[in-house]
Amino acid sequence: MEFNQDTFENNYDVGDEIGSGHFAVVKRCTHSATGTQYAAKFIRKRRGGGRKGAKMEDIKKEIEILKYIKHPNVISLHDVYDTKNEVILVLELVSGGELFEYISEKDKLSEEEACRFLVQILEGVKHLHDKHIAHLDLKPENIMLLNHNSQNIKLIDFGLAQKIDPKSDIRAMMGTAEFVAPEVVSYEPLSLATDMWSIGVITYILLSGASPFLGDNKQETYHNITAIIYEFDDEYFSGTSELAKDFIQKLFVKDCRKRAKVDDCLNHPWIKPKEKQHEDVRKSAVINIDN
Ligand SMILES: Cc1ccnnc1
Repeated sequence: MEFNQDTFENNYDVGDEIGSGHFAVVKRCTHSATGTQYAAKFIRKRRGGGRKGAKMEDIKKEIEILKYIKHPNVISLHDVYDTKNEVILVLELVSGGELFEYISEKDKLSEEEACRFLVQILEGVKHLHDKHIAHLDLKPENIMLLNHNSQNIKLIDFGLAQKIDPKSDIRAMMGTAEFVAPEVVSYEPLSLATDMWSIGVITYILLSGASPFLGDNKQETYHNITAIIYEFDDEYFSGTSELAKDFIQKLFVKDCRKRAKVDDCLNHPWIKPKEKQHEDVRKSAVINIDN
């Protein structure tokens, strides 16, 4: 059986760097035969017993997860090339920049605009969670705008994503300090609920531009998280609705089993459009009359 000796360079022209992830750099690239643009993620392989580079098993896990998901708010995988020192993922190109930059430029968003972004983040996360996949690194840097003027977003960087198998127990100290849930800090089992805590942090930042648990150093940040020390400072939240604060409070819950799940968030009155709530009431009313 002949192996596909086709090389990445034979099929793509490489452009400028547009991002970086775990042991990886992402560059814009153009498929020579079609002119279609993609994002090429060059992941360095770990050689020998070294620490630099990603383990092959982790690269394969990221690829398996990317192949398994297909949703308008999640990045899609187009092709994979395996070379001596690196694995190249050819990914759908999103070129509108990070949500993080968008917030920085605007300082903070209106509740309507924050909701428009959050519904898409929640729809993308629901797609993952319905397949028992946890992203485990949700933060504004890993949420990209499809293009500059659109409000469309895509979740990227599945380098830390894991299939959550109820039997197996995943514990890992990973992710970015200010976004991680208490169970990550305390090295307790991670789950889909771990993503929901991060969504709480992202929501807080979208509405205020401030980070809820960030301390002067990592230890202080970790203490704020495990002790759930945060506040809706009037400096940032004086104009914020009680519904928005209630949405966040339902996510900053230490006990994973009591923390709001993605469907709870999508049905929360702050997120679910008012007309839609009436629609659901009408539908259920019709069903009751018929039964
Ligand atoms: C950074 C990045 C990753 C995936 N697709 N487009 C851009």
